[in-house]
Parts: sequence; structure tokens; C-alpha cells
Amino acid sequence: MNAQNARNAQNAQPNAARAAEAAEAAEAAEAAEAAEAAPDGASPSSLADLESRAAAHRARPAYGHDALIACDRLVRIFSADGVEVQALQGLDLLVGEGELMAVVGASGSGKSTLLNILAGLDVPSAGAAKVAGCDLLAMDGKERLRYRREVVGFVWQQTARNLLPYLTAAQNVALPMQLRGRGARKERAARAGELLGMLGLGDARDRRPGQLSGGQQQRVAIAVALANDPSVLLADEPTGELDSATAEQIFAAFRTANQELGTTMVIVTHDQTVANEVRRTVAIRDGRTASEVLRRTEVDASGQESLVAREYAMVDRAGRLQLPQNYVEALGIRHRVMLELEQDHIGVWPDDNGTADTDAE
Ligand SMILES: Nc1ncnc2c1ncn2[C@@H]1O[C@H](COP(=O)(O)OP(=O)(O)OP(=O)(O)O)[C@@H](O)[C@H]1O
Repeated sequence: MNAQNARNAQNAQPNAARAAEAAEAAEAAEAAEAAEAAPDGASPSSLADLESRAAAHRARPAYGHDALIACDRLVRIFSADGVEVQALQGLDLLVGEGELMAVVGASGSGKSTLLNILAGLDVPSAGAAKVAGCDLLAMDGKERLRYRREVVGFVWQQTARNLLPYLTAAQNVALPMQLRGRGARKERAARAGELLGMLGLGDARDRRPGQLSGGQQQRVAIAVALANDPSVLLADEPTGELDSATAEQIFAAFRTANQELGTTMVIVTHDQTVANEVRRTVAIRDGRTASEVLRRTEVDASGQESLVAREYAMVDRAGRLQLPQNYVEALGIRHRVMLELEQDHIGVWPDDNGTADTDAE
């Protein structure tokens, strides 16, 4: 554990009890509400009625039961110099097996915090997080090490951080397999060659990082991260140090690996062009998933294919909806809105009545 992670783990402890209490209180309130509200709005009639509803509740599949990554009301509180920062404030996120998706968001929105938790480098203060069946809040030190070696692969922004400068590209890729005690030397070399070949680096296998371009180094880093066949590949701004043409090549490499190997990939990026390259982009705002863009190919009557993108706002499990900031600003929404349920949509209007009292706050 490096100094940063040790600090993170320490910071997690004093807040953990408080955050867990808050989560428990929220759950208790939810349970009480569920018990109070009968389906027809009447009070529960009998114990048998309550029991049958509790049994139905228990029989419901758990949130995210079929997702490879499931973050449920994830909270991460940091304390620095007596000041508390809530980096994640009840973040929900589900990622299906085999997905290639991007996470975007303004600086400080919580992207790296989320990625560090998914990578097993940091521990959430409260909530739940599962990746490929591993409970990220319950792992001990040994399980955490195994998780980082076998379940996830990581590509960092700094090209130099991903590779050892004195090893060739092929040796860098073989190293994680060696550390895991996987296969004989020849088999490791063969797999390293295959991965490098798949990513268009067949000719570069015997070169050291200093003899490769930044883009080639990042592609070797992808091969290193894939060496042990992880269930999930995580990348934090993998194109941050590269020009846009090279960034496109890196994304092509992620796509190839995703298609050929079926590895699930979560990529944090600032680069909107890069984010447009994937089918699903999730935006984080203030430590929560705020909106999502889904892209799909449509074929028109003449057989012409086009990519159609649609933006969705997220509704969390308690029914909370974050309005996009530009909508809030455009209509001058301050403290409350009026809602109207229509047959197939909900109307949202700015409060034009009594804004004076709330404005005066
Ligand atoms: N170890 C830490 N100690 C204290 N505060 C932290 C720590 N790590 C992150 N934070 C704070 O948590 C919030 C979220 O930070 P995070 O690094 O996750 O954001 P980000 O979206 O990745 O930003 P960027 O795009 O600038 O990297 C920020 O306010 C940050 O200052």
C-alpha cells in the first residue's frame, strides 16, 4: 500500500461508522415507509399481510444481481485538515459483463475516487460495491491483493507509470503472469506476443518503453493490464497525455481488446471525442451518476447506417432525479418545481409562485 492509499484507508475509518449509521438510518426509514404503505394506500391489515409482503421483498433479486459491476449508494468521505469532503455521495452504477463504457465529469466530481475503489486501491465509507462477485467492502488484505492481481487490470494516465523502463514490451507484458506464477516462461512469452500482436505492436515486442512513442507505450500498457485475463479493465485518463489522433488509436485498441477478449472496460476520460467512441457514457456530478448517453446504430429505409445518441437523466433508487445544470439555469429553477403526471410523461415547471420568500433565504 503506498502512502496515498494508506492515507485513504486511514481517512476511511473515522467516517466509516458515521456513514454506515446514515446508510442504516436511510434503510430503516425505507423499510418503515414500505411497511406503512399498503398497495392500495391503506394501512397494513394483518400480520399475515405484512409477512407475505416481507417474503415477496426478500424474494426480489438483489440490486445489480446480473451486473458484473454493481455500486449501490456508494459513499466516500475524505477528511483532510479537519475538513470533510464527500467525494461520492450515494453513487449507483451498474455495468454489464462485456460492456465498454466511459465515465466523464468535471474535475473533482469523483471519477478517480470511483475508479480507485473499483481497482481495490481504496475502500468506500458506506454503501455496497461488487465486482465479478467480489465484495469490495469485505475483502481482507490478502483477498485485496488477489483481487488486484487477478480480477482487475489497470491503465494509468502517465505512460511511465504503466511500464518498467528497463524491460522490453514483451517482458513488461509477461511480468504480471510471472508474478501470478502463471505458465512456463515459453507460454508467457507466447501470450505476451499474442496480446501485442492483437494491439498492432507485433514489431515492437523487443523494444523498451524509451524506444516507443507515447501511443505505443499506452497500447503496451493495455496488453500488460490484460495479461492475466482480468474480468474488468479500468483506465484513468489513458489518453490524457496524447494528441487526439493518437487518442483515437488507443480507443481503437480498447475496442479491439473488448471485442476479441470480451473484457469489461470502464474508462475515465475528460476527452469528449473519446467518450463519443463508446456506446455508453455515464456522467458523474457531485459524487453521483447524473446522466447517461447511449449510442446505437440505426438503419434507415434506404439501408443507410447512422449512429444515434440519446441522453438520459438518472433516477436513483429512491426516485431522486438530478436536473441537468443548463436546464436549471435556463429556467431559473431555484428551490422547488411543480410536477404534473401526464399519461406518458411528467411535466416539470419552475415555481412561479412565492419565489420571494425562498429567494430571501
Ligand atoms: N485523498 C483525498 N483526501 C482528501 N480529499 C480528496 C482525496 N481524494 C480526492 N479528494 C477530493 O474528493 C473530490 C473528488 O476527487 P476526485 O479525484 O475523485 O475527482 P475527479 O473527478 O477524478 O477529478 P479530476 O478530473 O480533476 O481528476 C475532490 O473534491 C477531491 O479534492
